[in-house]
Amino acid sequence: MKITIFGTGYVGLVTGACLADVGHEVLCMDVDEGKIERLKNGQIPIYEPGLAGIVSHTVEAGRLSFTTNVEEAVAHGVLQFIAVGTPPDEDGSADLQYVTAVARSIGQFMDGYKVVIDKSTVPVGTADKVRAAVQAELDRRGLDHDFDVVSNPEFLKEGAAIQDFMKPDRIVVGTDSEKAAELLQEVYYPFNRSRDRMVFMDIRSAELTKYAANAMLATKISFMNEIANLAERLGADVEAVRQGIGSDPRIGYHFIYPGCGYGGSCFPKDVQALARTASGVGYDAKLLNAVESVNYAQKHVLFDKVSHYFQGNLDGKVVALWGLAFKPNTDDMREASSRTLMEDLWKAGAKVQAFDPEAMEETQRIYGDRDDLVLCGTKEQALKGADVLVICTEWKEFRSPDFELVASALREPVVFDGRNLYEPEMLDRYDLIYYAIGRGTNQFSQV
Ligand SMILES: NC(=O)c1ccc[n+]([C@@H]2O[C@H](COP(=O)([O-])OP(=O)(O)OC[C@H]3O[C@@H](n4cnc5c(N)ncnc54)[C@H](O)[C@@H]3O)[C@@H](O)[C@H]2O)c1
Ligand SMILES: O=c1ccn([C@@H]2O[C@H](COP(=O)(O)OP(=O)(O)O[C@H]3O[C@H](CO)[C@@H](O)[C@H](O)[C@H]3O)[C@@H](O)[C@H]2O)c(=O)[nH]1
Repeated sequence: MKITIFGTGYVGLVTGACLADVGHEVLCMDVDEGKIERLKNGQIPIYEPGLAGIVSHTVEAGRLSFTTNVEEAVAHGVLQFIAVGTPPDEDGSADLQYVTAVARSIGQFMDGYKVVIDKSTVPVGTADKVRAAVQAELDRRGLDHDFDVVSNPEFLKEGAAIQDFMKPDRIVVGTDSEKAAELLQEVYYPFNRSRDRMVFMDIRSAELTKYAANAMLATKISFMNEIANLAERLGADVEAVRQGIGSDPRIGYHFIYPGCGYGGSCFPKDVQALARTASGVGYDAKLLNAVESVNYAQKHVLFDKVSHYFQGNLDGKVVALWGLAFKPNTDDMREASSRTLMEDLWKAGAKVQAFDPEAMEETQRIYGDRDDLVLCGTKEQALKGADVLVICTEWKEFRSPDFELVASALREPVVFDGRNLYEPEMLDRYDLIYYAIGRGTNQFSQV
């Protein structure tokens, strides 16, 4: 089937590549000329495991192509996927300007039936706005083409995006059109063969389903972080508690890892946006607001621990930092906990020597050259001349470091672990002092 995708970010590019992989003819359109130029030259603008291979072989096979030409994009597919950004507005609500811009473009150039499919995460009621924007352009042109608007939210996780798209837990489709439903069933058939993963519903429920899923996951994390903070003050070990509660299938082991807060382009913005949606309809979403404020505080917890260790005097201290990306297997730094930590440290006069397996370029792009940030080529280099080590991201290569080297390279033998990667005895053997999250016998969680 001929498919157009607007937006070549994490969602647009992964969707385009995976749909082309199973045989569809996909044209991806983006307004960012530099990005399209790079894609045309075979360069992938983001780090996502497995993506480069699929893009290159589908481009070679002629099933995936890229353009900045809106008219060509609208003409190409009967299915028009919108996968552009919906960043937070000043008040935290979702900014829909990119979504409505695409809707207007579709109305401006469509020459027959189209299904406009919203894959971006958008507040309830957006499909009505998309429909109105398309219709307004058709009215302006004096045309009466038939079209449907569908909500088809995306649930992929960065770092595992290909796997998530190829083997989805569910494919949510919100539609009031049988014709659109049949077309979506056909598009997703290759991903739906082993069992029926498609969940059809009305459009508003589909839009809310996406926010509910992210808000539920963020709630689990903030809940565990709250338990971790309590455990520190009560002399309990949150890792034991995690295993103790996870074994109950009603709770489960997923998404109950405590840490230095959740980041990324989705949880922070979607929890906020849902809370703003709630207040827009006169409902005070107390739980959502609490999830957000627990996370805000949690992102400062590592700094508090380091500052407490140095008795509030961080001026001139050098902190080795392992992990910059908001999670492993991505170079994405959006809302990363490492950013809160670095900014807190800089304000206190400390210097950071950082290493991340993938996010160095992105860090350089965000912060530029500054005297208090040194980007190091390896995790070992980051330790040289540093006072202490802090870990923000649970990359695999940080799981079994050479502790002897860590102990000898640091001026003070202290490790602050924001992801609870180690068992305390492992570090004890090397006389390393270990501060983790929610594990320990004092309120600053020295294990
Ligand atoms: N990143 C994720 O893991 C993820 C997962 C599920 C859902 N989502 C949601 O999907 C949406 C897209 O997220 P993303 O992370 O892929 O965003 P992104 O910022 O990585 O990419 C968005 C792309 O859209 C392009 N764009 C903007 N206006 C355009 C227009 N008028 N026409 C064509 N292209 C245009 C931008 O240039 C950019 O390349 C958001 O609503 C997000 O919340 C993201
Ligand atoms: O037990 C856990 C699990 C995750 N995190 C943190 O939560 C954040 C988000 O992680 P994850 O959900 O794995 O990454 P995302 O790529 O942001 O994916 C989320 O956001 C996407 C965009 O909406 C959705 O599509 C996905 O289903 C949803 O998991 C990261 O900072 C993680 O470190 C924890 O602190 N503890």
